[in-house]
Amino acid sequence: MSLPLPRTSLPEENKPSSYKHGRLFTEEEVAQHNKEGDVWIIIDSKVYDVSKFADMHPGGASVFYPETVAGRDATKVFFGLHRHEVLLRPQYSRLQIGTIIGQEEKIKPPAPGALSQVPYAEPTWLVNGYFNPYYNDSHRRFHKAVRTLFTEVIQPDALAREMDGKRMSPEVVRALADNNIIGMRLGPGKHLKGRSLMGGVITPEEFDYFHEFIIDLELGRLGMRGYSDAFMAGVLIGLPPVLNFGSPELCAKVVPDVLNGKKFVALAISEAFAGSDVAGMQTTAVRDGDYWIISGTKKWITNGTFADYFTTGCRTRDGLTVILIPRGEGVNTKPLKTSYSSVAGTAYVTFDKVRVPIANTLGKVGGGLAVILSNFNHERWTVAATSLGTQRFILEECLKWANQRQVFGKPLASQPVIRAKLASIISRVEACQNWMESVTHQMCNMSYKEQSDKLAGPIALAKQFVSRTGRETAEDATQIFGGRGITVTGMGKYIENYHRTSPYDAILAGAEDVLADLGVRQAIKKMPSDARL
Ligand code: HEM
Repeated sequence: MSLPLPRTSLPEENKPSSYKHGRLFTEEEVAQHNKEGDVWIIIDSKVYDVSKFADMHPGGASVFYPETVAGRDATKVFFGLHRHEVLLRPQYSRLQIGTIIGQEEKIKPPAPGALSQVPYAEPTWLVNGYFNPYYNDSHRRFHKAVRTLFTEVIQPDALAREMDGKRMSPEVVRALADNNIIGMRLGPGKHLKGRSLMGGVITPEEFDYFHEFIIDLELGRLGMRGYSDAFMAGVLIGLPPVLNFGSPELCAKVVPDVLNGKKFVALAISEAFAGSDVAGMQTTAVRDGDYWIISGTKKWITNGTFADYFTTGCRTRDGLTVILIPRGEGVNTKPLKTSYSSVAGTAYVTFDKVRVPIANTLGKVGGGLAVILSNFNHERWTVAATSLGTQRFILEECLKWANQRQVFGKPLASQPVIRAKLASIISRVEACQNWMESVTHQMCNMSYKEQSDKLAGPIALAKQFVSRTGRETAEDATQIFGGRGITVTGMGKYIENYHRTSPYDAILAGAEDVLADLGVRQAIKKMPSDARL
């Protein structure tokens, strides 16, 4: 018989952890509850009464009754089959009735903002005892604040929305606006002036591309690809043309509402008629007094289903022109079913004789190509950084799984073929990290104009390299996880998501092959005329 705990007047949070779930048991006491209708198990020092739950258990009731499980310590078998988060869900944590006398839980969820202790799960600059020339104390403060917000507020929403495909929750939009993450996604610049960044842990003057890099990496680390595009990707690519090429009046009307999370923007360039070939687009804008009359269609428009403004590439009499089209009469959007979550709001957009003031023209009439191209480097660098964040997270998943999963009586990591795959993943992640940090350092030290001249090639090449390694890592990770890597829920859910969605990084912001070619063409263009072998 187990003895009830004496009543104590200590407040709940001050009680020793072993008291928190009611009762203390010996292993012998637990062992007596070992049959159908009366079955207890121990997981990591905690005692669970699964007598009634057994029939509702998604893995079936029978798994609880073998004599190696019923009334026994089932920690090892449990963690071979479930993610830790299962035990933390309220409906399951309720099954805990007590703890084993003299034992302490060993497997704890990371505290908000905490760094992972798994080797290679964090870039070197965040690991004790390692050195890195690029980051200073402002990056560390910033990282801590971003990681905390992401784990506490954003991750739960990312997991839920990736699954149900609904829009990002208003509370998250609020948090992004309050911390000025929406503005920081556009990079350093005057749009951040006077704004409080992450509750003031750094000043707008301190903010550089490495801070932005941190946001992208943490976003990628969520491992939810659809959600990372829901995460203001439309603003990231659709607002800079307004900021850089819109009139002061237009900026005053549009920018504050967008940065404050009240309005959303999408970049509307690609069409069913024209993808990478931006010059081939067929949406037309015809002048009628002080208005453009715009007709045409756009496809694959990220955040398009909920955008209030469309930064749109149009064919005009004088060539390509970019025009900001507010949602209104004649503008229609419908969701496109893509292979990632509809949380990203990917849309097919139709413009049917939409009247837009000439004042909404961004840049010069006929100067649209320059407007579109001006933002490509930043966009590509962002896609690569986010992909890198996910790749490192996938690496962490693989290391944990290979370490905890038992096969033929040994951890999976004892198989040389698995270790060889892990070696490839680690090498790719570290190579990408180092290249991306080097490019980011260049960006910090160059004007926007210099970046356009000197970094278009390197960024195109880095982006296509990172997206390629991502797909190789997705393949390796799927092999490591086996069937779980192709199952949407459970142990391998992040692997499945990444395996399904890593091609997005290879397509968005410039298709891989096109970018590889661009990088080399840029290099050939800069070859000295006297270069000879
Ligand atoms: C408090 C204890 C337990 C809870 C709350 C629990 C809960 C769950 C849940 C929610 C799933 C669905 C898959 C997922 O979301 O990961 C699941 C699957 C499963 N569970 Fe449990 N479980 C418990 C203990 C155990 C134990 C001790 C065993 C084995 C002896 C077991 C065997 C399985 C199996 C085989 C599956 C299917 C796994 C798969 O589809 O890959 N469970 N369990």
